[in-house]
Amino acid sequence: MDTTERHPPRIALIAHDRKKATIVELAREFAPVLRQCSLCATGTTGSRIAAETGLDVERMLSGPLGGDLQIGARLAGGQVDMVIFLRDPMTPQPHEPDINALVRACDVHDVPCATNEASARMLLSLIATRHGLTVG
Ligand SMILES: O=C(CO)COP(=O)(O)O
Repeated sequence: MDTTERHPPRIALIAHDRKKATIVELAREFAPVLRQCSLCATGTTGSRIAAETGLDVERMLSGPLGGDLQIGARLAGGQVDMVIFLRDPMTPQPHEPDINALVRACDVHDVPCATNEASARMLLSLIATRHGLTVG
């Protein structure tokens, strides 16, 4: 994870529909941390986070239209340090190959990828600690 001083942590935020309320809640809770990060997101996730928390989020295409792939390409180019991807394990997604490609890219490039709320909390707490911030 490249969170050295050269640039703020670059975090991608993604959530499937049934996990969007959770990612918005996480973003709200960790807003003091995330405000110091460079954020990008798939389209609908980014819109919701920006609208409901006021965080500045760069929005890609919506996931089913290629947003996961755009984030994956950026990650493969070394421009994403961490991925929070709250997947819905109970609902088939039309763009499953894109989702697998993004998670695989995280493994190929050894980029931390939290795919559930508990692991997302751990990663965000780690970032908070590194920046000397308290959350809550
Ligand atoms: O489908 C997604 C990730 O696979 C998320 O896309 P949206 O944020 O555009 O809903």
